[in-house]
Amino acid sequence: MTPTKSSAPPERPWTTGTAPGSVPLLGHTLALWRRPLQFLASLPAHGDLVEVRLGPSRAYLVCHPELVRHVLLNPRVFDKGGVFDKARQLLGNSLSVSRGEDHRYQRRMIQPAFHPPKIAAYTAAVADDTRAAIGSWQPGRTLDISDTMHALLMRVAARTLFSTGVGEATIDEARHCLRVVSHGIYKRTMAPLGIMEKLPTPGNRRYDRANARLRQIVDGMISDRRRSGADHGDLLSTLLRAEHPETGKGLDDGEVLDQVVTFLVAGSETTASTLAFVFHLLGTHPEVEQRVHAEIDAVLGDRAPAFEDLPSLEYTRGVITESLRLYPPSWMAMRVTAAETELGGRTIPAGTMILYSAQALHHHPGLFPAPERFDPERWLPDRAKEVPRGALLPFGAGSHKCIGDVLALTETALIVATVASRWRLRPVPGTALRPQPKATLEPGPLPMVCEPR
Ligand code: HEM
Repeated sequence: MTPTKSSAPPERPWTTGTAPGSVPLLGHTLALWRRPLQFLASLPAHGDLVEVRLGPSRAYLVCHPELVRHVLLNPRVFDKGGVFDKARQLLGNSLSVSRGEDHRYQRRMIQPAFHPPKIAAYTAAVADDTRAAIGSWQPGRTLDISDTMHALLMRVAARTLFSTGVGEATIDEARHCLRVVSHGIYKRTMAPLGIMEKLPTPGNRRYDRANARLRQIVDGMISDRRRSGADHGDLLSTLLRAEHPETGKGLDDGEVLDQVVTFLVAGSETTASTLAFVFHLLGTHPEVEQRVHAEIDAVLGDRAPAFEDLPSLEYTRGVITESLRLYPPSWMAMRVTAAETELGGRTIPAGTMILYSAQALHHHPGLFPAPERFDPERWLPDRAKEVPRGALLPFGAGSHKCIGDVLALTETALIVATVASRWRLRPVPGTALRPQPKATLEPGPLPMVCEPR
């Protein structure tokens, strides 16, 4: 069979290698399971394309930014199979797991909810919710910034994307259910055999209950909106009004529900974790924190931040980018080859798992000098020019690139500016950051003490 010609495979003398430490039968499965972040970050030292054994199967981690771009820009060859096939059974055929024509249609239909004027319109609610959240903080009080940001982001998603009138208690309940569901989806998609999740264990029953309750809450939001017939111009209205360009058919309630749950899973934990990492980094780097405060004070004075202020907060945005580099919430993703193809000078058979990892790229000393150093100045215009194309990849690339990237960056900058203009957050002494790679990279509990500025 001739290898499938995908668009312009980059040509140069690529280096390929095999990850060390394969053990009989399991290959590298244990290393990837037990210490995924360290394992992934160690692999670029072995080549631009590194073979990894997952039990009896061969997979490849793409370690060079140009090869990663090639994979992500050729979705017909490097398709969403493998874990995405399993996720489709849990999330329905929604945007993040659909493929081919179906994906193109969904993306066209949903994109308008993320156009810049929409994002600008969402920001008033983000600022309001943030002010309301920090309004109850007390000097000297300790709060878990991870948990606080998760609660805030769930409220923000409910108000902006779904303009829902459901009460605080229901939003909080939905947040708890979402955590259980998101962890459950991750475990179920990663489990090699698919047997454990079917047993009536307490964990599986908890997942089933949380999933049913989350869907019941979202179902209620959809019925309310259908009944009222109001167009809020948000994501929910976009979904309810969508029509297939050829068949004219809209989405039924089950399909809308799958999309809403997908957006909650994909959008709220990632952004909340980013914020928690940023506040931790600011709290542990007083010199950076001072520059952020100085910039925010100079741009805002006594005003509350608004969408229009964000372009002026250049250093603060550098802090956020640097946090996304060090702790990319989407730490690993995969594709499966739909046909035999060439990659990095190798012939790869159809059905091979191809991994790409922001964690591996972002910690590669050949791409980022002193990669473990928190250095927001990397992102000031002069130095940012030196970063190789495609080396920073927190939101992916190509047709599956994060649809919420601008929204996430806007929300993050606005929330950082709103909090930092009033409060300084000090890490409780002895707290160590231990990022936990799950469905997204999570910071774990981060107790911090509130000090008024
Ligand atoms: C800091 C926050 C975020 C990060 C780091 C992030 C990261 C990513 C990445 C890396 C992908 C591509 C995955 C792949 O290549 O397989 C992705 C896709 C996606 N993201 Fe995000 N995301 C964030 C926030 C959001 C938000 C706020 C939303 C929506 C409200 C969202 C919705 C989605 C969806 C629906 C997809 C699938 C897109 C498609 O396949 O067409 N994300 N995200």
